[in-house]
Amino acid sequence: MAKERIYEVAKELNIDNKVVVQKARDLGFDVKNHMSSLEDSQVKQLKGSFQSIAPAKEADKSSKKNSKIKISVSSIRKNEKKTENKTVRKHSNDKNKNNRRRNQNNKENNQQNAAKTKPAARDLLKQFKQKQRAEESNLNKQTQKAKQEYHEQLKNPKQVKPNKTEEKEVPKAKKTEKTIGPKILKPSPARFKKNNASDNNNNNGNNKPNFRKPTPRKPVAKVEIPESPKDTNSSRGRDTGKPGRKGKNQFFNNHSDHSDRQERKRRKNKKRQHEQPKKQPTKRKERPLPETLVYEEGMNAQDLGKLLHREPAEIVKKLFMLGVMTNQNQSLDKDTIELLAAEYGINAEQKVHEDISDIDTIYEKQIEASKNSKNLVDRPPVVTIMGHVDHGKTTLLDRLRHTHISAHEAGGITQKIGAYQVRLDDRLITFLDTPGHAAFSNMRARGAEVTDIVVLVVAADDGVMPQTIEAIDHAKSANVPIIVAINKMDVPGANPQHVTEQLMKYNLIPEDYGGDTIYVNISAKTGENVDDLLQMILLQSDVMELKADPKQKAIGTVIEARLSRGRGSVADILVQEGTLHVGDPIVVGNTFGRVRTMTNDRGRQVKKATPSMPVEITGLNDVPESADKLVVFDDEKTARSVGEERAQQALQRQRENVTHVTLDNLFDTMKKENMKEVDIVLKADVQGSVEALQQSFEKIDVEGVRVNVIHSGVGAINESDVTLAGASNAFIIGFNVRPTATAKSQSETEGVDIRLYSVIYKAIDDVTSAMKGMLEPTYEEKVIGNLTVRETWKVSKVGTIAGSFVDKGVVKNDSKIRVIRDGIVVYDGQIASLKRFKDDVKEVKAGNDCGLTIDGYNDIKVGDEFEVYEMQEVKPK
Ligand SMILES: Nc1nc2c(ncn2[C@@H]2O[C@H](COP(=O)(O)OP(=O)(O)OP(=O)(O)O)[C@@H](O)[C@H]2O)c(=O)[nH]1
Repeated sequence: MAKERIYEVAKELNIDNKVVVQKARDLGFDVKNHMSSLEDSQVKQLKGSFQSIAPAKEADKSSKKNSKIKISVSSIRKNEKKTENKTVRKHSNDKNKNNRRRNQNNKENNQQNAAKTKPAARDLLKQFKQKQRAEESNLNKQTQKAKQEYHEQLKNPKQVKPNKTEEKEVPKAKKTEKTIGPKILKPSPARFKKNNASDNNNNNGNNKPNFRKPTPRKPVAKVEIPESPKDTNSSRGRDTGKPGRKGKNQFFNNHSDHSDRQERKRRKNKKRQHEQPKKQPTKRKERPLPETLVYEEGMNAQDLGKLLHREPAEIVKKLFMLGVMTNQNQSLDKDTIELLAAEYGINAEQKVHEDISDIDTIYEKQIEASKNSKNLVDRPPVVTIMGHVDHGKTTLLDRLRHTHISAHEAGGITQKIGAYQVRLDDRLITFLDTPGHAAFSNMRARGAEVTDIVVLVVAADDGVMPQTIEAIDHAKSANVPIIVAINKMDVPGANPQHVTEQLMKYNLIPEDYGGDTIYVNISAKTGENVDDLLQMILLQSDVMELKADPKQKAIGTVIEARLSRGRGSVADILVQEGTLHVGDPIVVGNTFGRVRTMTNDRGRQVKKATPSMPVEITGLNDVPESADKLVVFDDEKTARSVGEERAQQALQRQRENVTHVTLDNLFDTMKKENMKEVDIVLKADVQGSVEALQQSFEKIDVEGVRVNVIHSGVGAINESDVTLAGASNAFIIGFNVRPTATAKSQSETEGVDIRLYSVIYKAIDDVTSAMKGMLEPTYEEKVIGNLTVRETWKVSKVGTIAGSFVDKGVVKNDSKIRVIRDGIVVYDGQIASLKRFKDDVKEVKAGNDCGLTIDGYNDIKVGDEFEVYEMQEVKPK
């Protein structure tokens, strides 16, 4: 029998070689290592020594097979303890040395057992992962397949027909549900978070957000289009992997990214269309054209389109056809707009802007409005008495004032208020208390035509005189009917027949002679036939049908106005239309206020004044002028603003109308105003010049008219000089000086003439010639630019170069130039050279720097001012 080696036995027993070698040595065999050979008996003995361990090991193996594999340190330790205990129990009688060895062997065995259990657990885990991967890949495959099908369907929508069963399933009414393929949910931020969370779970606690691999979703065949706005919004979420960044999601950036985007866009549009029903192109209603086109000059096609209810393009087209090339925004003139209106076959009317401060227009409008009023009532006539001097006008008015008042008005007219009313048979007649045609014409000249009837007083003993004729002419030109009162009939030698014959030459034909002029022979002194005269006035008034509307807002005219101590501004007003009430906010001429008190011609306080009634009113802020219009406004605020505006305008007009004496109009002004002195304000560079000029001026004597220097001084012409000259109607002579900027603009505003000279005799000549009416300036200097010196350079052979800045206008290389230092002209000459950046230039405009030299003058200093001027020919005025 062949010998067995140790390692073979160890292999057979499945025990480590070293353990078997040791065991053999323990049994007393002569072995060196695991290659040593053993006899059969020795092998049996050795195997037998291991038999006691084998059952325990077998039992251990079977128990482990049945139990579930648990890989844990505690279980290994448990096993170790178990085997240890068993070994201890089995070999309790062995020697300590052997026990230790056995124990060690057992330990090794146990380690081997543990090593055997570890690969088993790994296998299980491996299997588990493989299964999971398989599931995942299966899912991915399904997703990819679904996506592919879906995109194919998108590309060829006709090919994919929903089968009948599907059609049946989808109710027709339910429009929001569509079978359009798998839904690729958009990664809204909320959804993204959710995906990440699930990913993170799969990643075994890896909390880093996984942008690269969002969890693929199962394809969904039916897609419900969200109806709620909330859902719509969520579907509008950006296609982002990262919040705030677009298109970074690689999953959606795959091959289908582009088509995804398109699909999203398409779906969004569809949704929009669905949500907002398609707008039908609104057809503009053809509105009828207006009867009249009320336009303003400067309107454009758009404005006119609105007025005409037509498209601006149509207007442009129409104008084009009419030969007017325009666009929609171009302003059109009056003629073009009227042409367009004519083309449409409608009238055109230019809109007039109502200026609320124009009370004359308001007044006229009120007059016009009353003509068509339904509230018209008879009003007393307003009468003016005219005639030649001493023919008895005042005597007649006095008689009427004192005699023709009713009993209850006894006491007579104590107060003279410019007009009064007399009563006859309960009818009233208003007389203006300012006789004579001068007053009448003055009122007329100022636009006040308040008189209805003129009573022409002619003294029977004197006949027609020059002022009688003037009065006739004035009355006729005003188209006011004349009633002839032949006065002083009580005087012996009165010859009314002669007067009638004379007046007939002036076309005042009495009714007896076939005419229509009323003649009444009266005596103002005795009162003879005065009632007849009044009767005739009323008759004439009836013929004229004088009516007014007492219910409208009052308008009136100032007959007289004055400033009363204690009462302020007092105005005698003749109410012409409407009824004036106490408290009415009014504007009278350029004044304004509220009617505080109202007094009638009997001196009684009244609350209201009806048409043709003269009243004295208080409450105005200033004294108006006679013939000023009175207009009532709705509120005091408006009245105030209108009054202030008018006062301002009047002041401006007054300023504009003031013509100051100038050298040009000096001769005419001297003749017109009969001037004895010509006032001058004189300013010069030095006191010596002032004195020399003053003496020379004061020697001038032209036909008894002398020059009076009202103010003289050294230095620039300032505002004070201009104010003085303006107030004194003087003009200013400046010798080698210039006006300050403010003085210059002030002189232009106020029209004060400033003449500047640099040669004494020229100044004297000009003034003398102007006084003689021979001033014929052929040339006038015109300042074309102003410069300031900023730097100077002295260059040999060239002189001083002035580095200057052009503040205003322009400087030319051939201009004349004045050097002004502290308002005084220090040199007057010619520009020698003009450069800009080393180049010679012809001119330099405002806002640029330049360098210049002055012919024959080098004393230029920084801060000097240059006045560049040209001599321009002026036509004689
Ligand atoms: N005998 C007589 N004298 C009269 C009559 N009317 C006026 N007189 C006198 O004539 C003079 C002039 O009368 P006025 O009333 O002042 O005449 P007037 O037209 O107002 O004169 P002026 O104010 O200067 O324009 C006075 O002395 C009157 O007394 C009259 O009817 N008979």
